[in-house]
Amino acid sequence: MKEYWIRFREGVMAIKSIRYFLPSRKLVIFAILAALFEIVATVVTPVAVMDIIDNPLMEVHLSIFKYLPVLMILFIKLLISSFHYLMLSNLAAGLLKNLRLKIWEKILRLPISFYDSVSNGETMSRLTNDAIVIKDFFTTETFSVISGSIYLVIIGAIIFIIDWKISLLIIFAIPATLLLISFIARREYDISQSIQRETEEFQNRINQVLYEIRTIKSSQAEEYESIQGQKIIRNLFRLSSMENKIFALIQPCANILLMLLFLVIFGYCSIRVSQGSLSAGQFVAVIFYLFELTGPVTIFGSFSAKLLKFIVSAGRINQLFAEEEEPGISGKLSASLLPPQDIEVQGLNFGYQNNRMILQSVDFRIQKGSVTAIIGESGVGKTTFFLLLERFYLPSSGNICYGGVPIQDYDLYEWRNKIAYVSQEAPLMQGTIHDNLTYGIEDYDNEELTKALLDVGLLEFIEKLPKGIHTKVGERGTNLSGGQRQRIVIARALIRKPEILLLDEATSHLDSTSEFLVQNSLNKLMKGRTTIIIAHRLSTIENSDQIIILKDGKTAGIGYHRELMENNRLYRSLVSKQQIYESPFA
Ligand SMILES: Nc1ncnc2c1ncn2[C@@H]1O[C@H](COP(=O)(O)OP(=O)(O)OP(=O)(O)O)[C@@H](O)[C@H]1O
Repeated sequence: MKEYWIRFREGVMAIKSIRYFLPSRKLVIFAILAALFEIVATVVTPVAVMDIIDNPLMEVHLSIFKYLPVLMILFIKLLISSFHYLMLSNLAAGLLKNLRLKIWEKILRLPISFYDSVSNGETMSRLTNDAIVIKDFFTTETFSVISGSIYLVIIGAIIFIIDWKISLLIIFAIPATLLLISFIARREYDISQSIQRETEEFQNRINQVLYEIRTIKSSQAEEYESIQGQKIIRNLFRLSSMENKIFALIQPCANILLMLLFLVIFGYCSIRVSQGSLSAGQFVAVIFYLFELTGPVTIFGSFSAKLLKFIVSAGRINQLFAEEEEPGISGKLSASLLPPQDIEVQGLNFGYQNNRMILQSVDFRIQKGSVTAIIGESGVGKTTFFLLLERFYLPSSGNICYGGVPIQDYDLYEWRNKIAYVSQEAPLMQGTIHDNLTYGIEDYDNEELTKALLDVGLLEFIEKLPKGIHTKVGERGTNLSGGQRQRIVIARALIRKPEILLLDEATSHLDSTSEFLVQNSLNKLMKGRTTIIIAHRLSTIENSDQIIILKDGKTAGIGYHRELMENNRLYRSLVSKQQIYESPFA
């Protein structure tokens, strides 16, 4: 009982929150009016037919006029039905659009930590499956159930007036039919939930395979991925076959039950007709009405399962909407007007999970306009520090300060606008070179683009391309070489003019010519900016104003190259272990 109460409350909450997504009140009112008119037209038709049968045409001089009202009603019903369909479809499409717009906005504003715990497939499913379930429930299901209830009451009343004993028969037969259908529909609900879970899993797999297709091929993992995919596809097939069987069962079951009911009622009606207590017209009208009742009865039967499905989907979407957005944890201080400041890390502690600290009591200062190299063994937390600086995560305790103020006190977007992150992967977005150069940048002119491309040594190459700067880069930049991709990312950073540069130094995947070109571009980008580098090249480290060594999440040395070579054993060992390597262009 308690579970039903919780479900009921969840349902009410879901319905309340979904009303904000209705496209327009006018559309809702039109759809309701159209549904009401359709009900009236449907209810009136058998009465008109009854009149024709009970008053045969031969008694009327102008027989065609006898048919006119029925023809008119049928015609009007046709018009109203198509108007109702149009209104309902527009309502559904508008609701789906509004829901998806809101979910889309939310997805873009959620913090990175959300994506650490929720799979892409699940998030995609909110936009696709859940949004559709809600749209269907609010339009098709709700409208059908409401109009079905009105049909039941009116038709029940009319049959009662025609012959109350027949209406008694119907009152007993309908609940039995409903019970059977709702039992089958509940089973269908369980299966559809499993299908949704499997589909999410499948979407995750597809995402991963498409994203990592090169890794899959170079690891010769096609066979493995093929088997994994086959398992999910077969399971989906098994579940949808079960679902199809149930769907195939619901309709005939309902029909058989209704036919049995009809047979009983027909039999009873024919006795009443032969006794003369029911006219032929009334008999036909009862049959018409009974047929009209089949639709609502089937819908009522499956309604509880559809309601449950809706509550689950709406609950999931509500949960997504309740997630805290990034600006929600943002301060209000303006960072954009501040001149360059020092960055100070004070007693910084951070762990992705509370029970496992990655950075512990880290302290150091980075002077504005200087170059700082961060070094340390793999997994020590170098990239994590960058992520904290970008405010993708908040420190567990301690602070990163800028101009003496914790960075989280600044407006998030203004803060991020100060930073450019150039990583090893150099991710490009789908679109043209131009799209990538100006991605997220509103304020630029063509001269700046040309200058940036010249600075990174790509201008000549791009000008020779048939479509020039409007050449498509392919998905994730696959039409370009690794070095070219990196230089496009550097050119973008040049156009953005960030104050703080975060560089994750390329290690191995570039040939020496590309490495030279990338290094040259980086040198131009670094000029006059506060630069923090996760460094691997000895030349970078030697030329840095400061080197910070991380070990076991703590600072294990700060100083210049020569200084550290003389008095820091860990630094010497890092250099000798070739985790730091000599660049051919040092
Ligand atoms: N999103 C995450 N959730 C949980 N743990 C994470 C997450 N990202 C990184 N880690 C863990 O945090 C630790 C530090 O990772 P980080 O990427 O900062 O190391 P790194 O020093 O940059 O390593 P590398 O030089 O190999 O890139 C690692 O043990 C890693 O497993």
